[in-house]
Amino acid sequence: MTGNTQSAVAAIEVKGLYAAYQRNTVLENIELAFPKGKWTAIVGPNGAGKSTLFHVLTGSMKPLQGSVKAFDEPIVIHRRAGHIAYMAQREAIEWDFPVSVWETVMGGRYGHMRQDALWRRLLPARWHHARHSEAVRDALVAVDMLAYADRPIGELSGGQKKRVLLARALAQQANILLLDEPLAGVDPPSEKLILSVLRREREAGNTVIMVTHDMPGARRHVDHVVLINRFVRGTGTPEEMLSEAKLAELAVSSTEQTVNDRQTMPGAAYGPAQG
Ligand SMILES: Nc1ncnc2c1ncn2[C@@H]1O[C@H](COP(=O)(O)OP(=O)(O)OP(=O)(O)O)[C@@H](O)[C@H]1O
Repeated sequence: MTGNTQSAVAAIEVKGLYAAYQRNTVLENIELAFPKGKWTAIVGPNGAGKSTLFHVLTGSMKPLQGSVKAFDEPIVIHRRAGHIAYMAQREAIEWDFPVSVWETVMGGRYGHMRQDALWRRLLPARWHHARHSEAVRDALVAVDMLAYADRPIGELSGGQKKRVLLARALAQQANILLLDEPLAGVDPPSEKLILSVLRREREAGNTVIMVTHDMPGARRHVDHVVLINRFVRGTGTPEEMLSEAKLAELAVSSTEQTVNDRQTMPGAAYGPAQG
């Protein structure tokens, strides 16, 4: 873990960001710098705007106001170059769709395929450039799911679905991984495997940014923490941000939000530090 997490170059920098659904503003004046090559946890109660922040970062939602940069350039440049991979929550995928694990993970290559010669893109999948199949294979090996490559995605368990979503993000071979609750609802072996994959990504110099409700896991693994609930409520090391006092403040901010008809997170998820 790093002492001063702010000293690193920002992989993503957000300035003066506001985001809203119709007239309902859910993110206000967000100022954030996600350190390059570090592992950041975004923590906040249900409805805090964490997924909305990811929607803005991935370009699926236009902010009302504000700027977002990646590596000190407009983020759109890096999005188009495939440098930013996104793993959505499991619920965001249509699991009944009749596609295999392999085809789903190949979805992570579509951005890169745009750079291939047109004739390749027009031909059936077996004519695609070998580097796409290699990236898919490597990603499936990383999450220990190669044996399931031909399996329809509808036949997977919850933990296996998470692994496939992670593999799709890994197949993109991006510099920045945005992961929305990658550990939610997974069995302990899958959790261990996902954490080791994320550690490896960081060791390779990539930036990992994950939304999590798992405080003990965040304390143990990440370098940097962002507390969010409509506004940024704090940024710093896990020791500073995930202290009982800080989490109590965040819980109070979530109670304030409840008064404003917002859903809160179960208090247990903000339990005291362990160890
Ligand atoms: N498509 C939408 N239309 C209208 N309001 C939305 C939409 N998506 C989210 N919201 C609202 O925006 C607010 C922030 O939602 P968001 O999903 O970003 O929160 P979150 O922090 O990711 O929550 P959780 O931990 O429950 O996933 C919530 O009040 C939510 O009800």
